[in-house]
Amino acid sequence: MSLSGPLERWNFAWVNGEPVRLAQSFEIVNPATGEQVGRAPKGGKKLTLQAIDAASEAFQTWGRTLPEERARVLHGWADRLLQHQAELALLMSLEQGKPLEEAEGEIEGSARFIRWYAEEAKRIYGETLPGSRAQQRIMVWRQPVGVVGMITPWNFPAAMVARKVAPALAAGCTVVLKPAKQTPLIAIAMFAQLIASGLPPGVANLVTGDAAAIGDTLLGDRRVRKISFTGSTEVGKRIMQKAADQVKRLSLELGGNAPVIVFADADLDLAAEAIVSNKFENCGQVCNGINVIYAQREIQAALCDKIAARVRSLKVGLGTEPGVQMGPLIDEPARAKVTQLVADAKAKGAQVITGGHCIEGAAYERGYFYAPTVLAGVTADMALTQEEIFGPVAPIASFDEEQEVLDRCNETPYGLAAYVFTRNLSRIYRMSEGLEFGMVAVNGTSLSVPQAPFGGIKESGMGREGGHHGLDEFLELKYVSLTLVE
Ligand SMILES: NC(=O)c1ccc[n+]([C@@H]2O[C@H](COP(=O)([O-])OP(=O)(O)OC[C@H]3O[C@@H](n4cnc5c(N)ncnc54)[C@H](O)[C@@H]3O)[C@@H](O)[C@H]2O)c1
Ligand SMILES: N[C@@H](CC=O)C(=O)O
Repeated sequence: MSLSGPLERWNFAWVNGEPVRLAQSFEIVNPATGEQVGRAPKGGKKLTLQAIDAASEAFQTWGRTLPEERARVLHGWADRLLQHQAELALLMSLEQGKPLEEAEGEIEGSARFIRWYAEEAKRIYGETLPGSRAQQRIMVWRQPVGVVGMITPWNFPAAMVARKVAPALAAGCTVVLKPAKQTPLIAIAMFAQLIASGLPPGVANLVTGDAAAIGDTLLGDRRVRKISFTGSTEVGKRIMQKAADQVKRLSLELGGNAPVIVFADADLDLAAEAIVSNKFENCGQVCNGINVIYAQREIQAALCDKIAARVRSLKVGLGTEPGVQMGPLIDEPARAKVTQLVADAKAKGAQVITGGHCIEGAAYERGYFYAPTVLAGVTADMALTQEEIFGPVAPIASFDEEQEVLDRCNETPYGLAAYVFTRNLSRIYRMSEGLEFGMVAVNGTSLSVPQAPFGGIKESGMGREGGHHGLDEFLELKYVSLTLVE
């Protein structure tokens, strides 16, 4: 497949069903090579207002389309994403750096979310409640929120688009989406497939450029009734403050600090396999990715050996090369942060079991590569236990008692995901009930499926994506009290 074709094509925004090119554009760089892979329009307030105008106009009709029609368009979108899976995966790998296999899986997963919501569009049911007077009838309706502003991150640049746009369109909302500056191309290409599926003009719009100007325009416009944001807790908090001015509805999918707790009775091979696959997916840049591994003291050494053996065998390189299992970090600030966190841990006594350094050399000359790393002897005073690492570093700490580890895990202000490995059923319940996180996985580490409510509590955000809960994020309740008259 030609690499130049798919890359240079996607250099526009989408407004009212049309591609929009601007005089000014910004560069998108392959994090594995430092080479430019494309350009996207440098839009701001004007472009965003045009997109809101289009979305607002389109809502007047899309909000009243039959659910079957919305489902037809969404199924068409999923079909087209799968027809173009290889091309889209290549585009994603080139602008984001992840291995092709992961990128292909992300396109497939996006299609699964879209199909699930295509079907859920048909199940937007209301309620009839008993009245309080003989003549009273009470109905509860669920109606689309309206125009939704969406802001997505770079780490899952296709899945995050699908997980927001599909339920919004299923609910009858219209959207203005801003992808991350590092990864706009895959979003632009996905919108091309959505629009080609017969979506009426203006229902889905996409703008790129100045994040603050676009965000502030979405937040300041009363026609935008909701903001759905996925990204860092820092930016999420700023959006929440600004949304207060108009009491806009919010969904915030923010950062995490996921612990995995491995008890002495666990299947250690199963745990090691699942931990490595979670921790090193997408070079450790996963919101629900494991941050710290808590191993019960008597099995700590054995678990560390099993994890390190698997980590040493990971093949690192350009995501587009066959067999590569881990690509680069997204940019130099991300690599500098990982370097600094590892240096801090080493200075405070952590032992480097494997990795612990940037990868240099001809093949990696201009990419942001960091070696897959395992650290042992990790303690609570090390910054990487408190902060979201977002990189390929697996820190192992030890614990003695169940209550002690539960308290340590709950100390974090984050609350997205937690993982537990044990065979003891009573302990499974105690831990699942006690962990202050929005999601708990037991004896496994994968969480993201269309039918389940993905999301966090505390400073990891509010609202859910996935499941019928994810559809409710785009619906308002209306209570209608009807009094019968003669
Ligand atoms: N909870 C979840 O489901 C989930 C999923 C994926 C990623 N994340 C989190 O996302 C973070 C990584 O993504 P990131 O680095 O792209 O996050 P980020 O907060 O830097 O950026 C996210 C988005 O916000 C935009 N943005 C930045 N400043 C803005 C502003 N002032 N106004 C409006 N928009 C603005 C960015 O351009 C981007 O589109 C991690 O913390 C990760 O845990 C969470
Ligand atoms: N792992 C999550 C995304 C978080 O970064 C997912 O698969 O949805």
